[in-house]
Amino acid sequence: MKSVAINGYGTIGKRVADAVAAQKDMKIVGVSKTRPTFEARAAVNKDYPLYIGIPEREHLFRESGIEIAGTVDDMIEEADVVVDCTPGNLGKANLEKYKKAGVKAIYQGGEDHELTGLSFNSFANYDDSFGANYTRVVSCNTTGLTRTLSTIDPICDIKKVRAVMVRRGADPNEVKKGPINSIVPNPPKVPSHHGPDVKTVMGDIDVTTMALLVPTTLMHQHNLMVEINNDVTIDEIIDAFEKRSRVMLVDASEGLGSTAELMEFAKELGRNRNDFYEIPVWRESINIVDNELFYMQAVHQESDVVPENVDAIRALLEMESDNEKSIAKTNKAMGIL
Ligand SMILES: NC(=O)C1=CN([C@@H]2O[C@H](COP(=O)(O)OP(=O)(O)OC[C@H]3O[C@@H](n4cnc5c(N)ncnc54)[C@H](O)[C@@H]3O)[C@@H](O)[C@H]2O)C=CC1
Ligand SMILES: O=C(OP(=O)(O)O)[C@H](O)COP(=O)(O)O
Repeated sequence: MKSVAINGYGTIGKRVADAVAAQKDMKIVGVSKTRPTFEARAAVNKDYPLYIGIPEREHLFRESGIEIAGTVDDMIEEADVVVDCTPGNLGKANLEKYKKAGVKAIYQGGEDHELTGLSFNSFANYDDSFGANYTRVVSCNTTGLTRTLSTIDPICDIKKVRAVMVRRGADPNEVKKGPINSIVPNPPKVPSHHGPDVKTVMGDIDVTTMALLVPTTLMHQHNLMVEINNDVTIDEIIDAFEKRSRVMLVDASEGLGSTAELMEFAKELGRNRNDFYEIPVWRESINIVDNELFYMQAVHQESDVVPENVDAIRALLEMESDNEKSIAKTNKAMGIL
């Protein structure tokens, strides 16, 4: 049984904690918060030992009556691996801590690839992180692109990929973020970070991305154009998506023609927090015109990277050498078909 600590119990951290707790071969030894929020209280109610990220704030937790087990420095002493889910760009300072404590660590997509020199996707490059000390699960959008591109890659001789990504403006709880009434090229230059990021896990694939922010919080949405050198049929693409776990074909004709309806459908799946771990691909959108494959997909940004984090733990700690076996264990424990 391996010991896992979660540094940063926010949108991603609280989900990774629950996913880890659901596995048979790993357990949570601590989660960290910087403020005594409802999430801190929820962690204690779940019996996750709670540690504080900013020791000077200990009195705030005491005044709120929220029991703490110690500081983040104490927490990482207890762990075989830390999953760092702090906001982007804290990674460098945290890495010094992890190195000093001799503990392995997994970062999220808000950090640059250069921090670890290694990025992770369960399907595309699990082996690269096997036994490594530090890796980084690529961002939610990059995970979405990699999930579907790595599915079609074995049957398509891909010449180049172009993708336009419509990014949600903020997460549902981010009251201070926008846009509220605008469409924002984000970034207003090409490529966005997503294309280069796919290359960190899929090697020399030719992929270029553009991205914009829109006033919605539910999901991101992607539009992919994949030039291919060989003859592949639409049925073969559909068959590949149907066989791949963590990708789900959905039908607009069944009332799933928008991100709003997809998130309503997620409630029917009966998962923790109504999360949608799979990448839904609209079946009707799949088309091939003049050796160019087109498809549209969506990404539930709060949850798609969660199963990847669990697999990354098994890779770093050499708990399972076969990525498919880790994926199957993670999926089973999380209720992913
Ligand atoms: N929210 C999303 O849609 C996704 C986020 N990511 C990435 O995951 C990482 C975390 O993002 P979120 O969970 O959205 O952030 P968040 O803001 O929801 O949560 C971050 C957590 O870290 C804690 N924290 C802040 N400073 C800290 C410190 N010095 N020490 C310890 N804890 C500290 C905060 O209290 C909070 O609980 C980022 O790298 C982000 O880019 C990746 C995929 C999707
Ligand atoms: O990993 C994410 O997006 P990204 O793949 O566009 O970087 C998350 O949705 C967080 O993005 P944010 O930096 O807009 O909060």
